Parts: sequence; structure tokens; C-alpha cells
Amino acid sequence: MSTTRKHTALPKAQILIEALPWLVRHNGKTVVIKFGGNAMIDEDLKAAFAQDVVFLHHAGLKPVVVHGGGPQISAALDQHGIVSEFKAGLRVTTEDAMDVVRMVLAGQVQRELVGLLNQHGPLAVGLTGEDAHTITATKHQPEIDGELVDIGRVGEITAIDTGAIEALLADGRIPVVSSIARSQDDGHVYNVNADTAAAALAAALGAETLMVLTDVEGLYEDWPNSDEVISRLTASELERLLPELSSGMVPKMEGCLHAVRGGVTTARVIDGRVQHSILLEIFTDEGIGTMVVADEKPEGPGEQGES
Ligand SMILES: Nc1ncnc2c1ncn2[C@@H]1O[C@H](COP(=O)(O)OP(=O)(O)O)[C@@H](O)[C@H]1O
Ligand SMILES: CC(=O)N[C@@H](CCC(=O)OP(=O)(O)O)C(=O)O
Repeated sequence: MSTTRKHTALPKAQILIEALPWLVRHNGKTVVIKFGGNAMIDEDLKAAFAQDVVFLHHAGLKPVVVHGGGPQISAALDQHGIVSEFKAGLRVTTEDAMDVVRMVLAGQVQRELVGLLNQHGPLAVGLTGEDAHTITATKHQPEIDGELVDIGRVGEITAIDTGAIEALLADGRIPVVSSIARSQDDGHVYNVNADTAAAALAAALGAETLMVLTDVEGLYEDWPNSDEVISRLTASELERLLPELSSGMVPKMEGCLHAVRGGVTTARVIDGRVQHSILLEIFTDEGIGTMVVADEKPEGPGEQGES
């Protein structure tokens, strides 16, 4: 090799070696990645997402993908002449709407992600919460202004069975989960918010990290008035903040709290519009977005990159 070629290769080797501490730390750890429908903006981003997930897999982590599809469901409902309505941040889901939700999540969004991941090898296997009792739910009735409200086929998770996902991970696969659940009491299929499903799976799997990819930089301190992102907060700080949050951030931050209280080391909300944001979070100390940690975690330098 000529001296010039050696010199050009050196910075690349440097970059690889910088990732070594993170590779060691994350080796064999489960990472649940929630890919929000709003972050699936274009083909390049989706392809970069698939590359990142496959990279994690080959780097010795165990990624589990849970995907959303809110905007895609709204578009399909629109085509079917069904108006989208949200209450308490959740889609009011009639029986007809449920068929569309299931078709879009399991038949379109999940299939597309599985296809993108499998361009890199026989890795991804798609399933919904209905498969092998992965997610069991009962009818969810949120309390709005002190009254229980009927929002149709929206599920509240009652149990998680991690057996199928763990078997796939043990077989070297990447599970891709759609947030649809089956009820044990009434036999119905339920629509579950994808953030809630991802957080419940992360806790049940004993994941090290929950990573929620969305279409904002993280949790804004004073949304929509300022774009100051809260970079780190403890479970108790988040709990105090929850009543002030609105719309899409409610299930996301409730999910992060649930995950961290359930033993997940860090839960992060990051900007899915930034290409390779997953790699930045996992393998560098340039992590961006919002990180939630347990209360008792000791404080120390360089925590943004510590998970
Ligand atoms: N405090 C906040 N910080 C950031 N975003 C917020 C906040 N409160 C509400 N939001 C809204 O939450 C949205 C993200 O949630 P959502 O639309 O459900 O996305 P996804 O499809 O990724 O789940 C943001 O685009 C923003 O409009
Ligand atoms: C009950 C409920 O609201 N379910 C969501 C499920 C999809 C989802 O959560 O997608 P995002 O992550 O892209 O928002 C919905 O019907 O839109």
C-alpha cells in the first residue's frame, strides 16, 4: 500500500475505533426501536433506517423494530371515506376503521420495512401483537373531563408474551412488530398506539434501550413556543411534566416513563428525520434528542452517550 493510501485510510480506522467502547457496552443487548409514521417521510430515510438497524444487528446488538403508521392510516381511512378523529391522543377506531388500521399496519407499513431490511439478508420477520399472544389487550376507555369515553376498538395492553420475539432474536432475526393486539376476553382485535406497544415490549424484553424516532428533535421544553429540547430528564422529572404534555408526545413520554420504570436503562426520543440518527445515538457521544433515565442512576460526565 502506498503511503498516500495509508494516510487516507487512517481517519476511517479512527472512526471505527472510536466506536469500540460503545460496541463493547452494547454487545448482546436488546434495543427496541420505534419508527413513527411521521418519521417515514421519504424513501431515502426509510432505506437509511433499515441500514442502521441491520448495522446494529451485525454489531452484536439485538434490535427489535416496532413501527407506527398514523399518517398512513389516516390517508387510507380518507380513501375509504372514514373521518379520522382522535381523543386523548388516540384514534377513535370503529369496527370498519379497525379493518383499515390492520390492513395498513400489518399489510403495508410492516411489509415495506421487512422488505427494506431483507435487502441486506434474510433477517427481518414481521409479526403483529396478535401472533403467539405477543400483545394481549382489553378495551381501553380513556377518562376525559372525569368521564370514561368509548373510543371503539382501541386496546389497553394487559399482557405481553415475549416468547415469539425472543425465539426470533435467538435465531438471529430482526422482529418487526405491528401494534395490533388480540383480546382474551372478547376475541376482538384492538388498535394499540405504537409508542405504548414499543414501551411495553421494551420493558417485557428487559431491553437496554428504547429509542423512539419521530418528526421533532426531541421533547421541546415549551412546545410550540420554543424549540429548546430537553436533553435529559429522570423518571420523576418526567412524571411531573406529563400533565403538561399534549398530542403525540403524551403516549411517547408515558411510554418512556413506563419503560424506564420497568427496568429499561434509557429511553430516548430522537429525530427520525436525521439520516442515521440511530447510529449517532448508539455509537457516538453526539447523541441528540431527549433521554430519560431512572431516578437512581448516578450522575457523571458524558452521559448523553452512555447507554
Ligand atoms: N413538547 C413537545 N415536544 C415535541 N413535540 C411535541 C410536543 N408536544 C406535542 N408535540 C407534537 O408531537 C408530535 C410527534 O408525535 P406524533 O405525531 O404522534 O409522531 P409519530 O408518528 O412519530 O408517533 C410532534 O410532531 C409535535 O407536533
Ligand atoms: C390507538 C391509536 O391511536 N393507534 C395508532 C396506531 C399507529 C401509531 O401509533 O402510529 P404513529 O406511531 O405513527 O403515531 C393509530 O391508529 O394511529
